[in-house]
Amino acid sequence: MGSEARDIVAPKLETISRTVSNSFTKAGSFSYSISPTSTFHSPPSSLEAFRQSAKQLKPFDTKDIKVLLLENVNQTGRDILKEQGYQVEFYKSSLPEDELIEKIRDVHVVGIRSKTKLTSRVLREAKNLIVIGCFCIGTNQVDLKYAASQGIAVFNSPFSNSRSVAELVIGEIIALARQIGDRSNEMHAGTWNKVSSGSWEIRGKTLGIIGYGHIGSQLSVLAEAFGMSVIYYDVVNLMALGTAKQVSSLEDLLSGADFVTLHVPESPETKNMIGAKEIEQMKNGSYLINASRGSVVDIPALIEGMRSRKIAGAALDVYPNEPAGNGDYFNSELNTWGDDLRKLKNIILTPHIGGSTEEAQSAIGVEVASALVRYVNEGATLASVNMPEVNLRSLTMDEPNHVRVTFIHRNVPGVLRSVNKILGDHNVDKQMTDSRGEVAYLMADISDVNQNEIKAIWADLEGISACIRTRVLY
Ligand SMILES: NC(=O)C1=CN([C@@H]2O[C@H](COP(=O)(O)OP(=O)(O)OC[C@H]3O[C@@H](n4cnc5c(N)ncnc54)[C@H](O)[C@@H]3O)[C@@H](O)[C@H]2O)C=CC1
Ligand SMILES: O=C(O)C(=O)COP(=O)(O)O
Repeated sequence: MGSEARDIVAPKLETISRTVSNSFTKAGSFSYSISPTSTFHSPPSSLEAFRQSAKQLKPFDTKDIKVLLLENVNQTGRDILKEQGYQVEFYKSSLPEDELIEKIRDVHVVGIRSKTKLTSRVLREAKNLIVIGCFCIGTNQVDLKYAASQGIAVFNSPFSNSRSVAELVIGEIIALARQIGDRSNEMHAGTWNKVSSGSWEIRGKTLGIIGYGHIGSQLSVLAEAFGMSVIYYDVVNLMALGTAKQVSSLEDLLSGADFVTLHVPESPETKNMIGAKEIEQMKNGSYLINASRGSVVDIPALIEGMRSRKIAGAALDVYPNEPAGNGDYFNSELNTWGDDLRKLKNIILTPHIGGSTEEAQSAIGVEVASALVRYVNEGATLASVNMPEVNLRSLTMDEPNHVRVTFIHRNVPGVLRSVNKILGDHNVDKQMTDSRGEVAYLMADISDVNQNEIKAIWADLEGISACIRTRVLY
């Protein structure tokens, strides 16, 4: 390899974990054009000039990466992103859609929690966006398929807040069984009301868990420790923890449980999963808890069930329409039943705090921000919820003369042949490719390439008709 190639990759030595920041020149494709003075955009006339410009212009500078963080993403996550040198814009609440569209147009990375809806309408405007971080478990708020079709990877935190939700539900089971909310409200209003009627121990009662995933199974263990029997219903057969038993139908669960708790994702199948019919199937005097998603319970049906005393108590942490931020009024015109709900006895209403503990938020911040950095800087899609999982080990200081090419493309025949024709003229040290549905992802580390060759590789890859997005890292 000639000295030119060595020198061209020299900035990598200092910034081995950095990436070139990029911007779109045409829909769905990437090019070296971030900074008008970028070395690759406007090559310096001599090697010495390149050395100088590389020093001054830092073509691989992560400071060009723009990040938009909404919904009060934890400090841990903010710190990790800032430490990379990224420009981080942070908001405590979510944004109205029009404002979101304005903001998202410009950024490469967006971080949200459960509230912000990243629909195809919003994402269509996000021309520079390469990755979304859901700093939570649920990803129902993002159009995952559309994002993948645009080459936008999505990451979440699959279990960092599961324990927090499970503990909240345990607390609610006891609080409902003992009517703690009502007694406390009465005391706050100055009334002493010492009663045992309608108050129960939870020992010996049956907990029915709908959705035996990370949260449901964690809850199962905690409930058994309190002396409860556990039954669960799930669409897949899952190994029971402790002495819990899986039942074969939702009706079997509803008719057999004293406490019913929901831990399913939002999906077309779970919409209004608990309505008037299901409430009718529940035991008389049983309790309902929903800390999953607001769409899962038909709230007017629940109100009716509680008024008729069929349901002795309920706890809701999630609602069909949740306010954008703290201090906002809960009863919007969309939640027309809000007043009726608040007037009921023995109902605990919490503002979507299931995952809101110091431990969970801190862990989620680290987990998701790290995944974002790995993707932006190294192209790794491990644990992405919408892209094929592709990962090559990080380049080391022993491999300074490499460039990493990432190529997201439509999963159609013949693409690999075209890619390898382009890369085949070079020394491909490592390569990995995988597909997921209609989208495929290829990553390759190439050694001993000079600046002009990199530009040519990039242009040729973009010329492949199935190309969704190409990036060149390091
Ligand atoms: N209130 C809060 O702050 C939080 C709420 N959540 C919500 O809880 C949900 C569950 O979380 P995890 O347990 O981590 O998810 P998970 O994916 O580990 O488990 C979900 C389980 O539900 C099952 N399931 C899916 N559709 C079903 C259906 N139609 N009927 C029965 N079972 C079905 C799945 O097979 C799976 O076992 C999340 O999707 C999220 O919406 C999660 C964290 C915090
Ligand atoms: O993790 C989830 O899916 C949650 O529902 C928690 O959402 P949040 O981060 O509190 O907006």
